[in-house]
Amino acid sequence: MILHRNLVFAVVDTLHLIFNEERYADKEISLTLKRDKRWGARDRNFIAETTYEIVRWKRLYTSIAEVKAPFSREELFKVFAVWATLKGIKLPEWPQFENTPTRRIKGKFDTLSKERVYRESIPNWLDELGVKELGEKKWEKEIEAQNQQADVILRVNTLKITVPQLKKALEQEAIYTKTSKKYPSALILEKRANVFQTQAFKKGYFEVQDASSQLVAPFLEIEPGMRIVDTCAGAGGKTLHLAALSENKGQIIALDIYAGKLRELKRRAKRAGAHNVETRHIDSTKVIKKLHNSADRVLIDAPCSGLGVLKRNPDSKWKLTEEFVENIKKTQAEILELYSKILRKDGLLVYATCSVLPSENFLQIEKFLTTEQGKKFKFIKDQSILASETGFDGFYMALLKRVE
Ligand SMILES: C[S@@+](CC[C@H](N)C(=O)[O-])C[C@H]1O[C@@H](n2cnc3c(N)ncnc32)[C@H](O)[C@@H]1O
Repeated sequence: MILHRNLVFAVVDTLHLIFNEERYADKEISLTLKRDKRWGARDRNFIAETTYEIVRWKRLYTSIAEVKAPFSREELFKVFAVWATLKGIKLPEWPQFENTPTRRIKGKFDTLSKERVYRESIPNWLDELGVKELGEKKWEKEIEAQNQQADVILRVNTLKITVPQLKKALEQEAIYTKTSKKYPSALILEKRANVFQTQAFKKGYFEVQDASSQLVAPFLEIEPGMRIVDTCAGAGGKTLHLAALSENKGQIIALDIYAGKLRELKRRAKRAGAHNVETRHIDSTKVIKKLHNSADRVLIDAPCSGLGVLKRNPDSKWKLTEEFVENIKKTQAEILELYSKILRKDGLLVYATCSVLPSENFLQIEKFLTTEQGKKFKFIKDQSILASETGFDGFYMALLKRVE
């Protein structure tokens, strides 16, 4: 592989913003990619993948490079040199890479890799939390799996097209996918590609959605004609799936505390041809009260630590804090208490997170079931998904029935 100057500089500039200015990796990478129209697919791929990899292995690489935050550009070039050396990529003869200690890099890699916090490149507090929650053996496997690059997975929008039809349509755009029996609406890309540029995407034939996440909406046992409330809808990944399962019949009310996310949801629903979706911004408690005892199905896709989706968001290893995890658990308990009131008697509720921590998942449900409100519910079943067992995101979902 030959390293091109403008691409390497683009990576270093992007890392500078992510590491020093606390910017989000996905947003910064997509801004960088807009910088130069002459970059082709390979160039864009190099910038995106390399930046993500260096973010993912930040602790390991910066320790090998012996640099500390805030990082100067010179230091970020050293970190880049570590990445290239460990990948076996020849460094060009630029002043930035002069005196790169190749042997020392390899030696330090071998030594540091003996310790999990370096090998898996995670903060100490996160490692301690993972061990406490999952036990050492499970956590070790899980964090290793979550450090692998995520597959690109599509959810076929069955309101507009069937799985075999989309597979064929994508082949005509040189995108090759495989199906999976366990995930009936999914197409898994054989090779990464920018699917958002395809005609199929513009026509609303699919959404990008991880395979584990695709299991959540079907867990609600949707039938066409139902009244469904998606209480933490965000930009609507699961709302759109609910719309497809309801075959556009009945009503889906999508709620969130952020109006901007709901605006994006509306745009996506239009593209997907999901006509039965209505958004409501939670700007006061009245919005929830109005819906009490009214829904056949309620989805609580709760805000969480995101400790199931590190594959997709490697920078959250560095942004997440212990305090955030503690606080979000309180929010989850409050949300369960308040939003479960939206369900009518005999209706079904799903509580889901993209976390692998039992304290956000089953233990949260167990606690809820002992509260005054929770006593009106019966636990039906749950599913804990680990990235180490499936290769996809870590997720949790619990199905409850309102019996009183
Ligand atoms: C896991 S994300 C939802 C993802 C979304 N359901 C999807 O499939 O794309 C959690 C969402 O909960 C929202 N949220 C946070 N606190 C909330 C609250 N108190 N009430 C409702 N939504 C909340 C966040 O804005 C975020 O969009």
